[in-house]
Amino acid sequence: MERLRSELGATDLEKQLELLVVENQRLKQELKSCRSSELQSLDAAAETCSCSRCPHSQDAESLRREVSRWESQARQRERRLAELERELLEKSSRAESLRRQLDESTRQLDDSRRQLEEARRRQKEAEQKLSLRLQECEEELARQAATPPRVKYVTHTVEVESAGSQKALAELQTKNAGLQEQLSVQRQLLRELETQLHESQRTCAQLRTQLLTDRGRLCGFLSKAVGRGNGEMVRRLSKILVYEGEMERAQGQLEAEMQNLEEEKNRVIEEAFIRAEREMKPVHENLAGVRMNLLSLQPALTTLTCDYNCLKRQVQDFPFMLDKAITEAKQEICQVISEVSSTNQELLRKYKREMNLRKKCHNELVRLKGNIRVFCRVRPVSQEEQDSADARTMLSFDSEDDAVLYLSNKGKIMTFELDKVFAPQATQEEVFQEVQSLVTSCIDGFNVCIFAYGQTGSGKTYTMEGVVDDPGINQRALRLLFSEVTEKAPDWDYKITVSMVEIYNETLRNLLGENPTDKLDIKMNPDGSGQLYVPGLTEFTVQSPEDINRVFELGHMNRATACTNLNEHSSRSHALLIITVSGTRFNSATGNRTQGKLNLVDLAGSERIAKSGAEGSRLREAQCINKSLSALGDVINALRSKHSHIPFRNSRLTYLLQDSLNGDSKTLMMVQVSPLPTNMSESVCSLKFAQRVRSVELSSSSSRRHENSSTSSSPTHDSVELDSPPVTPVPLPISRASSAVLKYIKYILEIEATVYKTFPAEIIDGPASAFFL
Ligand SMILES: Nc1ncnc2c1ncn2[C@@H]1O[C@H](COP(=O)(O)OP(=O)(O)OP(=O)(O)O)[C@@H](O)[C@H]1O
Repeated sequence: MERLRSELGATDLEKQLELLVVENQRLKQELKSCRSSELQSLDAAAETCSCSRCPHSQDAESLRREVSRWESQARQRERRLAELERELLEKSSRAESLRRQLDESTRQLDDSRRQLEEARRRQKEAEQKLSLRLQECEEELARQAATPPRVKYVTHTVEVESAGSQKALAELQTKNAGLQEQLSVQRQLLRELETQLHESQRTCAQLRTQLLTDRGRLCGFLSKAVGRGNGEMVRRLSKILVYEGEMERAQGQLEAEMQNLEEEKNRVIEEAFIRAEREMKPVHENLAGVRMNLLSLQPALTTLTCDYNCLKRQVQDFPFMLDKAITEAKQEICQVISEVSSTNQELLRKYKREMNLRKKCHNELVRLKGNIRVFCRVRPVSQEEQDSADARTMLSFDSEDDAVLYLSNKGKIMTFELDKVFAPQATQEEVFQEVQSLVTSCIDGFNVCIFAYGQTGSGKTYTMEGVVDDPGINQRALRLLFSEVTEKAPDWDYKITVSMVEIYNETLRNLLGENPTDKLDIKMNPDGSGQLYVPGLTEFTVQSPEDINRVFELGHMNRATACTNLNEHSSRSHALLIITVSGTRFNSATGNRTQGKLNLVDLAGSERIAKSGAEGSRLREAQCINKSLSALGDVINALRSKHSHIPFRNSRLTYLLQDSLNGDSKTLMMVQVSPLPTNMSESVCSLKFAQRVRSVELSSSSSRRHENSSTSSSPTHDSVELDSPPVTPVPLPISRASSAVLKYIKYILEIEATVYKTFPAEIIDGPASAFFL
């Protein structure tokens, strides 16, 4: 096309034609002037030659006619030439328009090629998408069985995408049809132009023939003019002939050029057609492929549509099914909830009954074990004591029975049997584990006393108060009470109050009061309840472990300010921590209330007066201590022996603790023992005291007393200030382990018998049986 355009742009012929036209104009002018001068000369000759028979006049006449004919012919030719020029212009403009059309067609062809490429690309993409989609659909179909609801979306996607490709295909087909139509219009136009060209060529040939004829004639005239010696005429005629020849040649060249252009145009169009057809072929093939794909997708689409419809129906039905299922489930849940709730109610009722039963059993167990229990704790040998020569320990333990302690004294092995013996390595936690059931029973409304008894330096304060890093029973008990009442908080409102008192030389001091040196008195409560109370005794309500620490700090500070040497003072006075736990049950129609008291007592050192050799104030101190410890022993003895009169009033200590020692109160005596040989006689005294306290109970409990009497030998009584003789421990026989086992079995059977006697069989065989087991 570029080449054609450049060739068409080469307008040499047109330029030549223009030159010829100008030359022609000039010649015409010349001819005109020549003719007028010729005619004038002829006219003049005619005028000069008056003879009518003059041959010249005839010649002139014929020549004139000839000239006029020639003139008319020249005019005709001029017209013809003008026509030819017009035709030429028309044809060139047609050629121009053809060229434009050709350009337009080429552009359209390019456009259509681009569109075809675009369509092919889109087709390819659509194909890829469709093949991917198909693959996905197949995978989805495979998964469909497991997850049927998803097919809906796959089907939907396939439907949407195939509709899109079909739409694109239809659009392309429409465009293609438009292009085909344009092509056929172009072809029609081309055919018309060809017809016109043929027509022009035919006219040209006719004109050429006529021109040849005219030329022949002109040649005749020329020869005649030559013959007549009309040189000017000859010159002019021959010029005309030359011009005509040139015009003819130019015409021929123009025609040849046009022929070439025509051929070139045909060739280009042909090529464009061939190219378009070649390019259209793969498009058609692609289209066919897409159609095939679409056709192959059709069954899958049908299946998917079918599945989709099926799923759609299921989805439509699903809300109703769901509603129905939810309603049914709700009904079932309501039913189950009501069943569970009634079961819960029943369980709660049973639980409460079991709890009461447990409480009763626990109390019974404690009662059977004895409301007064005696433990022994042997303190370890300190670092300084280890370095001294007297570091031998005279105490030994039974690895199979933790209730027995052996003491080697003056070559004799003494055996002491208590409720529990803690070896020196026993930790504060282990000790507390054994006493915590007593502590918690005060939440249930029981009064509890825990005494630390023993000579000075045997570890009483360590057991009761402990050290900062390893607290003793006092702090652990309060922490346990906090955690227990917190657990019961949803049902119970508990209040824990704390008082600290000291009994020194039978004088009661308020350790939490503003003035700790003030003496307190113990009085009968004026409300007529028969309860004792201490007017002016400070009670702190504690709500957290931090409160406990503050109370202890205040107590220690007040105790320290009231004496010159705290260590000495503390070993010669009794320190009492009195914890009261009052509880009220929420929403209780019966208005359940409990009040329990936990008395934690660090007793004064139990050294004998004779040994300490005290005099003056020390003697008085020792006497007071002995008096109160004796009174305590007496009270315990009277309680265990179930005497009608209990001598509480014999000391401030027993009088103050009257409520907590009486009735179904629980008492624990922690007898502290030093392991050193130098302290051995005091240790023996303390252990004898412990043994005697325990033996009092045994004397009231047939089984224990019986067993002990069978295993004990005759005692050598030492100075224990109790009103009944202490039982001296004796070495046990060799079969001690089996005896202990037998004793234990007997003990269990005894408990069992009591439980069966106390409670109906259905309770014991029911859920509570696990507890008994
Ligand atoms: N189980 C033990 N473990 C470690 N050290 C102990 C133990 N028992 C007592 N001690 C130590 O022995 C020493 C004397 O103990 P503690 O002061 O408790 O005796 P005490 O019987 O209270 O004397 P006092 O009658 O003079 O108050 C203390 O240093 C104490 O830390």
